[in-house]
Amino acid sequence: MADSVVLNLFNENKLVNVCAPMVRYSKLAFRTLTRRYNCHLCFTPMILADSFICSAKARSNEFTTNKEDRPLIVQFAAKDANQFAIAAEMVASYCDGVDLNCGCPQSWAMKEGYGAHLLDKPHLIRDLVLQVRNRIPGPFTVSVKIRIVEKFEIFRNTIELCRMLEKVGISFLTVHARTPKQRHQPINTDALREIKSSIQVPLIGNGDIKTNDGAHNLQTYTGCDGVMAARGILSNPAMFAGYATTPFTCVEDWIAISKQTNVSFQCFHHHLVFMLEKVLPKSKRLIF
Ligand SMILES: Cc1cc2nc3c(=O)[nH]c(=O)nc-3n(C[C@H](O)[C@H](O)[C@H](O)COP(=O)(O)O)c2cc1C
Repeated sequence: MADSVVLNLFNENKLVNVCAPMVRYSKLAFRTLTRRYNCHLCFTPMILADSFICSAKARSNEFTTNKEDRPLIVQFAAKDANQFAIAAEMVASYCDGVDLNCGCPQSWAMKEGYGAHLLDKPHLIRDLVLQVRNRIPGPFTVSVKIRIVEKFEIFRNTIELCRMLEKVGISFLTVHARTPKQRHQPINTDALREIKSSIQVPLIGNGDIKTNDGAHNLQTYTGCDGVMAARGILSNPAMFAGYATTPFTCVEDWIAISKQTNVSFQCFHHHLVFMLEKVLPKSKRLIF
């Protein structure tokens, strides 16, 4: 069996830099930009597995890629094992793995049984992972992104879940170190540390990483194998290359990539607003 490009990243890099799944934002053009600035692995935005398999329109709206867009993980929201596996089979030749979203705390997702709602149904997460693993062999990866389980015994419950996921064959695990109810509280680095020492598969830590130094500090404390950034990389897509704020070359790159990949004006502008957040003075930002 060929080696997994994704798992090789963890062998080849002391710390794997990851662009988070971000609805509306972690699309092809933005992934292309972050890869130029030392981002090793990119996730697509979360895609609803059921609409993806039923609708050609959903597929063309939600998933665009090209040959250079690798290594790539496609993230799905799913609650039915067969649908998750079919969606995974449909994207398998265009990416390196699929990820199951078990962390989205938004009310629509919780109501519909997606995202963090699954944290209360570990047996269902198990079935979802197993179905993909049984139908698509390695080196294709199957991974899960969770938040910390919200129970009285936070550590015991989260660690039991992580161990179960490892047993059923996940390739790596991402943990956003907050519970589903937490929004702006500091991340729970002790939980990350405890998880890391309890599992063998690579662990990607997530939450509040805004700089390369922040990423390395998190690794030093927790021992995590990768770091995932969402808001930090939106406001500075060059953060993993060591820049404290968005450098001018990165803005130029964004303009050129947007032209080449037919980005909508709204998406083009949104990203510029994020990137220039800390670069432009407030008066200019308001005009912009
Ligand atoms: C605009 C935006 C969109 C997001 N979309 C997703 C998503 O599609 N899937 C997911 O698992 N998490 C999503 N998240 C959560 C992030 O991946 C990440 O877990 C969270 O923002 C914490 O990381 P940060 O502190 O680096 O922002 C999103 C976050 C933001 C800000």
